Amino acid sequence: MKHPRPFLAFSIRRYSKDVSEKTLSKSHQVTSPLNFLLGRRTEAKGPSSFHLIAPATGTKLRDVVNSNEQDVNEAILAARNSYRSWSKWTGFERGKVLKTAADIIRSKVDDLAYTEVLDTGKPIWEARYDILGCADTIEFYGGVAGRIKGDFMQLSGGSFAYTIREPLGVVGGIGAWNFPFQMAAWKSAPALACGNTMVFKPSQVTPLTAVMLGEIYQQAGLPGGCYNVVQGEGETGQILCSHPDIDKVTFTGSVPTGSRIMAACAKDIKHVTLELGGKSPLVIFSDADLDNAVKGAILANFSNQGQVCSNGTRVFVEESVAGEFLAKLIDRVEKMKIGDPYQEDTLIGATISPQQAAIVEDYIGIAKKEGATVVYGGERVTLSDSNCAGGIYLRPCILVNCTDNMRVVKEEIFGPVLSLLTFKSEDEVIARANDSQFGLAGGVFTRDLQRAHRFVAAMEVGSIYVNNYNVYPVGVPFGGYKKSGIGRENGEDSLDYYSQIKSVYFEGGNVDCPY
Ligand SMILES: NC(=O)C1=CN([C@@H]2O[C@H](COP(=O)(O)OP(=O)(O)OC[C@H]3O[C@@H](n4cnc5c(N)ncnc54)[C@H](O)[C@@H]3O)[C@@H](O)[C@H]2O)C=CC1
Repeated sequence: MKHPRPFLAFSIRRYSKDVSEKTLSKSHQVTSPLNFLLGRRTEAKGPSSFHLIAPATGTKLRDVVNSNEQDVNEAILAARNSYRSWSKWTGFERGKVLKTAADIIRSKVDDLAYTEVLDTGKPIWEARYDILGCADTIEFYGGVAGRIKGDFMQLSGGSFAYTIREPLGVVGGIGAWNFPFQMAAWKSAPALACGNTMVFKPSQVTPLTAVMLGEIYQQAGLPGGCYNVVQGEGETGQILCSHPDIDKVTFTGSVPTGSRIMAACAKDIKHVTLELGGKSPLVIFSDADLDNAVKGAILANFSNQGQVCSNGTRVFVEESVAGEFLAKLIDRVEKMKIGDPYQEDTLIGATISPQQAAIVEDYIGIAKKEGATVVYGGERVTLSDSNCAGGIYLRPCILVNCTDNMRVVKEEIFGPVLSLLTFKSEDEVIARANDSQFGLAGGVFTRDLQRAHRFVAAMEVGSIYVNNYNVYPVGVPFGGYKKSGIGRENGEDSLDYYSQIKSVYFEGGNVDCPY
């Protein structure tokens, strides 16, 4: 992950005190209505609401109203009505809207990244990196839209068949809190490219940027009603995916919620894409470039405060180099600045919520009870900036003396906790790496080409990184094996999950009928 060029850094303190035009536009992102219906912001009817907290400071930003059944119905109706015309646009025309939206995102990267940090507490450069990646994704699907096509088959006797790739209808999207803008973009761009319309529900923890995406689409020429946002907690999500007029649900989040969503979709035989959790292995052989392997292990564990579904949190290191690897790892992690996420040199920002921090700390406690040793970090850090006093800042944690049956090694933690395990042979480590209910990602560091290929073939996962980790270039499909999910995002393959094939048979002669 490269640092993009430096931008103007904003501080949270400035957010509350500065009265510049730029800051006023940012306060608008928080105070304005957060649902998006028929191309404009609207307030949900509620009546219930929840607090929106800025993770960096622990301060309350506002109350957010839960969308009720009527709010969801209105959004789905708007999407259904818009679907009739949007699905008739040519792919090329739809693509032009998406490409324009990508350009607008780039022109607003500062505003979007600032708001994303407010919602998530992630470092500003990382938020900017995410947002620019989303511009690329939307542009990519803008290009793909014009190339969506069917197939042609010549049959005997002058008969022929062809296929038409058609949209599914109205898609319900439900997102998690770790990459809020990315979830809205990764789900809406292929859906819209195929001619579907969408109702998107962001995580209640991070509601701000999905609605900004709605405004950007609107500015880019997307007809009102094609992309709508309903805010709310799990119940709003449940209403959305149980609605009979939703044709497909695309979800990112935890396995238990994914399972509930799949059950809700089963009733009406809805299409479903699930991007769920993981407990991915990263394997480092003794012939690897250890400096690169250390960088890979950090990318695999500590970016976004460790809150990444594809993280390679089971780090298997060949026994003969484990000591050297660990020393290099600690040396590098020690230098990572934990701090105010609005400062450009901060590498570790705030944990998303006290609840998530408690989960992480509980797991560290369980690991110790089960015999693991904390060799580095794991504790809360008090920042010198009193403005961030209400946020929770966790020092990345490195555990050694881990064994495969420990809970910390088997279960997804979703925080900055790296478990170091050692191994002696290739066969042994492949079996252990695959011994998981999850199959989202995996990584290997080795200079041996043949071994790398053997490893790729043997791993039961959706994405494998060879000599790198957690890179998501636009166009490369992403999704899980096993309990990590169903379907693919971020590549051309995701079109299969947002469209359906109609087969057309044309008879070229007389009907051949034995009756
Ligand atoms: N795979 C991934 O990318 C992510 C995994 N997680 C995992 O999930 C755990 C819990 O995080 P949460 O945000 O609470 O995840 P979650 O799975 O509970 O929630 C994700 C989304 O689903 C919605 N939702 C909750 N219940 C629903 C229901 N019955 N029907 C429809 N929608 C529903 C939520 O409002 C949110 O928008 C984390 O500790 C982490 O382990 C969290 C975020 C992302």
